[in-house]
Amino acid sequence: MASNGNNHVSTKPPPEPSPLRKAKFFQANMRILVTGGAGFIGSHLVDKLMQNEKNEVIVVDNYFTGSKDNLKQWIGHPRFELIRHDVTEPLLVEVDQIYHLACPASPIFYKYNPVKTIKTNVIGTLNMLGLAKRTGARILLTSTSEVYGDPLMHPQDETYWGNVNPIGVRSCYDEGKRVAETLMFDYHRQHGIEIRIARIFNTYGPRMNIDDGRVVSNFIAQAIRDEPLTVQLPGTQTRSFCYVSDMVDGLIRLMEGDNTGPINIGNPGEFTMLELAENVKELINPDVKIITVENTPDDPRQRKPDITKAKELLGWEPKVKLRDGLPLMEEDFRGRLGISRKK
Ligand SMILES: NC(=O)c1ccc[n+]([C@@H]2O[C@H](COP(=O)([O-])OP(=O)(O)OC[C@H]3O[C@@H](n4cnc5c(N)ncnc54)[C@H](O)[C@@H]3O)[C@@H](O)[C@H]2O)c1
Ligand SMILES: O=C(O)[C@H]1O[C@H](OP(=O)(O)OP(=O)(O)OC[C@H]2O[C@@H](n3ccc(=O)[nH]c3=O)[C@H](O)[C@@H]2O)[C@H](O)[C@@H](O)[C@@H]1O
Repeated sequence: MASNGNNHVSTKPPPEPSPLRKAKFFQANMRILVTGGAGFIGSHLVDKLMQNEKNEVIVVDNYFTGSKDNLKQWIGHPRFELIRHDVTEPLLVEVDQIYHLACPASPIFYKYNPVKTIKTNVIGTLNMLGLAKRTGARILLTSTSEVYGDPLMHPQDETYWGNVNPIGVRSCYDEGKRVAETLMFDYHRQHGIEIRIARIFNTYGPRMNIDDGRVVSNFIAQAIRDEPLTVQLPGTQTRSFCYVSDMVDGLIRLMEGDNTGPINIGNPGEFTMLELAENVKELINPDVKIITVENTPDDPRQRKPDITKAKELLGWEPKVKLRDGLPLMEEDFRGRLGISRKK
């Protein structure tokens, strides 16, 4: 049984898998559900899981921020199935593992319909835990560094309980994820469900929505389009950016390992937003202007993961440096925008 310190250990054995588990549409060892698998991180995770011939992958997604385009290479593959489904509704499938990612991640999208965001986090997670309970599947939740809020501890390790505004415009997301973590541990303690919780820090890479509003996608699209890079004030706020292939590697190690988490998965390299803009300018378009614009409420001032636990328990640490990852994303954005590099 996985453990995470005495408070968290379940006293119950995990439930027995359903007999229907054996009724496979393809002779695979592992049938894996990825919720939110048409999104940015989810689709890269699917690519990696599909590389293993012993895996069948089922994606459920409502396409709010994701797209079938991200999965086009797998549609029609005998080990792959794509279902249009909203996780706030119950789902009946037979699976061995659940990677539960479904949730809008960009602040502009999660704030667009905050009630739906909190329903996705709470009802969606309850539904996936109910599925885990019925099938005996192990479930991994992609939580977030936003559970630390505007942190008073720096860098943030997993013992920190956070500094979160419960009634702010970001609360649908950060409080939603906090409740999702609570539900995961309550199902673990009460029903013996095998859980894994990843606290993901800002992740970037190819396939992010071009007009997604997150800082790396904004700056790269702006640099390619010759538009000023919009640094939100004060510009000294920090973030730590993890390349998506490192993130996927960390998520799979967490799922396959013995630890419930929560475990921070992120790149500890810390940059101010002004430094990020300067890097993008230098690497992608030296002629572009950098301007400052108003910020939004409750923007965390600093964020940097302490990844000691991921190193020790998962043998994981990120490999791709920001200056190596940005050009890979530039190439993808140029292809999708149809704008080649100036000679
Ligand atoms: N990218 C990051 O920096 C980051 C950081 C911390 C945590 N996370 C978490 O990782 C997960 C994936 O993030 P992402 O960056 O790939 O975002 P994304 O928006 O690209 O992907 C989310 C996917 O979930 C789907 N979805 C949303 N609501 C749904 C619902 N009710 N039912 C079914 N599908 C639904 C979307 O259509 C999309 O395909 C999210 O849970 C997010 O909170 C991401
Ligand atoms: O790591 C995380 O846990 C969270 O990271 C991001 O949230 P956030 O860091 O606020 O993401 P961005 O919108 O990319 O903003 C990062 C910083 O860039 C700034 N910013 C954003 C956009 C822009 O054009 N310019 C700019 O300076 C923001 O003010 C903020 O300080 C994700 O979008 C969340 O889903 C995720 O959970």
